[in-house]
Amino acid sequence: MSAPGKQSGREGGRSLKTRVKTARKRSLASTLWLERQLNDPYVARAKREGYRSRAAYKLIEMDDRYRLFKPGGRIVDLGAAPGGWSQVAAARVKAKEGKGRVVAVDLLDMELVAGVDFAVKDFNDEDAPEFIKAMLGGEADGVMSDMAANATGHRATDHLRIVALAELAADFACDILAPGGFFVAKVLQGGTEGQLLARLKRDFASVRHVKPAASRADSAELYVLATGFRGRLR
Ligand SMILES: C[S@@+](CC[C@H](N)C(=O)[O-])C[C@H]1O[C@@H](n2cnc3c(N)ncnc32)[C@H](O)[C@@H]1O
Repeated sequence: MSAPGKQSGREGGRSLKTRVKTARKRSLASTLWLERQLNDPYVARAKREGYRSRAAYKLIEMDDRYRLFKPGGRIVDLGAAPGGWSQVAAARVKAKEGKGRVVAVDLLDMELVAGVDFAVKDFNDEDAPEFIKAMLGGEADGVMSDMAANATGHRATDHLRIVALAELAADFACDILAPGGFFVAKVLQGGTEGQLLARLKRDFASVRHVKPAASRADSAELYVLATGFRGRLR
């Protein structure tokens, strides 16, 4: 036991040396993150063009290539904060007559995006699918999931968590999409998506993986894009 007033050097079972090492690692990680943000052309472009996130350019690229959004379309955005994808979807479905609809949910609150109905909701909640269905009030033409749980740094765990969210989103998509609709979800490179892919191949006419230019080359992130939903009654 240490003398009164003197630091024991141990807290929560970790030595002072370990704590200092962890704090240094964290501070280095945040310095590197900041440096990367400052040097990132997509961050600068998002700021210039009024997008909430650099992620907006991933969706813009996918839509420019695969024509996902139709004027008047009804879109669900899962894991929407801070709102870049919602901005893109709203602008594109409402482009002609202003008739489209975008509903968005996230664990975190976000500033409202013009033309988007947003609610704070954990998609893992049992009532989330019914809650979102009630928000939209009918079938959707597209379900997008950019959901990502906070990274643990443990590759296998992060992978399982992200695929679990994508699987949940795919179940929801197959329940709410109108025939011909699309589904896009973030996944990570490196396996264990087998079941998800098999399921999507059964329910959609076309399934592909997409790595948009705005998705960082050193990140394992990529998107699974399924188009041409075959419908529920088969
Ligand atoms: C990469 S960000 C999305 C960025 C967004 N697409 C954009 O363009 O601004 C991932 C989001 O997923 C959300 N998320 C993670 N797990 C979730 C869950 N279970 N339910 C709802 N949102 C979730 C996080 O809170 C986070 O805001």
